[in-house]
Amino acid sequence: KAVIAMAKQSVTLELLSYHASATLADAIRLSKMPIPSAPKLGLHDFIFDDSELDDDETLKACLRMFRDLLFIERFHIDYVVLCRWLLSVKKNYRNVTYHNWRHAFNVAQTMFAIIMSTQWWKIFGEIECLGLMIACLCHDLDHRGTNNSFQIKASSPLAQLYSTSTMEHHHFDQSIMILNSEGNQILSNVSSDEYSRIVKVLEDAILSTDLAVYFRKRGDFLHLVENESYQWHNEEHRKLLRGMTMTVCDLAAITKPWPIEKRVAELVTREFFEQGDIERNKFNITPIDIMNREKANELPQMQVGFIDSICLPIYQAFANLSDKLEPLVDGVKKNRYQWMRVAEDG
Ligand SMILES: CCCOc1ccc(S(=O)(=O)N2CCN(C)CC2)cc1-c1nc(CC)cc(=O)[nH]1
Ligand SMILES: [Zn+2]
Repeated sequence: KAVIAMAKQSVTLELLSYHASATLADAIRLSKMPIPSAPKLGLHDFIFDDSELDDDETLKACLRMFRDLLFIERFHIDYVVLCRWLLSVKKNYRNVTYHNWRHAFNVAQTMFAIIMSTQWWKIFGEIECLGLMIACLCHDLDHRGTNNSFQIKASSPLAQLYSTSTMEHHHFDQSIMILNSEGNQILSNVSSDEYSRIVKVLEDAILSTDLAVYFRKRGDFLHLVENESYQWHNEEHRKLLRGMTMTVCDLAAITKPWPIEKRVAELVTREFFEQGDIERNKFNITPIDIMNREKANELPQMQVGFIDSICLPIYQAFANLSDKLEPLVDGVKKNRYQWMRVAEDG
């Protein structure tokens, strides 16, 4: 009986990954395209704006980041397999308002810009850099545009699988499913030791994007930075820095020039309200303020609260860690001023 159950399970996984995967034809088409340089694509800039790139160009940008981080040689990644993996990751983001492929792509670009400008690739090393870049691209895979508490309220299958960090566990699951799919195995040429180290970094990094985890870990990190008592050869300190860097990249829209932040905040708002509408109409409950359309006028003030309580402390700490990251906290402060103006004008 157990054997039959296992056979069924593996067939299901095969079917799942068959549909999840992009086609070989699309991968070959992408693999033949010329790839612009990082400066040409603006990939080193913290003010990077993806809206000027079409979907193919976002994939070329990912190929450029993997090339410039020297991942292809170091991990013997087959180039067509890398193209197919990128196409599959993009395919497994849903067409939701905010938590879509573009968000994941922007998070990965911010990680690239941070690692390169600070030279923190020297702290993390290649294994952890690869784990972080895969994590950024995969961290919101198959997001439904609803948050963890919604899964519980809807008693969605995901909530039955994972009671804490529900969505983040699902994003990690999806990441592994794609990494193990036929023709998508970008880690097929690394040793089993390196594979498990990369996957461990990947899991920690994706789970760190749950704001509840960020809140729990942030105090320890801020003390290390304040007392300058961090030791980057210490695995625990590096793990803390990796998780905090994931949050810094995940929320990086708050650091962008006002027109970009304004546009992204509009998408975040729309997705929140879409969830609120479902909660009100399907579950007959009053959504929390940020998801309640009837409280739209309070959002600018809420955004100021978001900046003060969640964003400024971590971006300030990062600017203290490396002066190359000053532009991030400067961007947050400029947007705080803009959100205050919107809040006053009403
Ligand atoms: C822009 C529409 C309003 O957006 C917000 C409103 C309130 C708060 S909050 O800090 O009070 N808080 C966060 C923790 N939740 C559990 C409870 C509510 C955060 C945001 C917000 N979140 C993100 C991350 C997705 C991005 C972004 O730009 N803004
Ligand atoms: Zn995210």
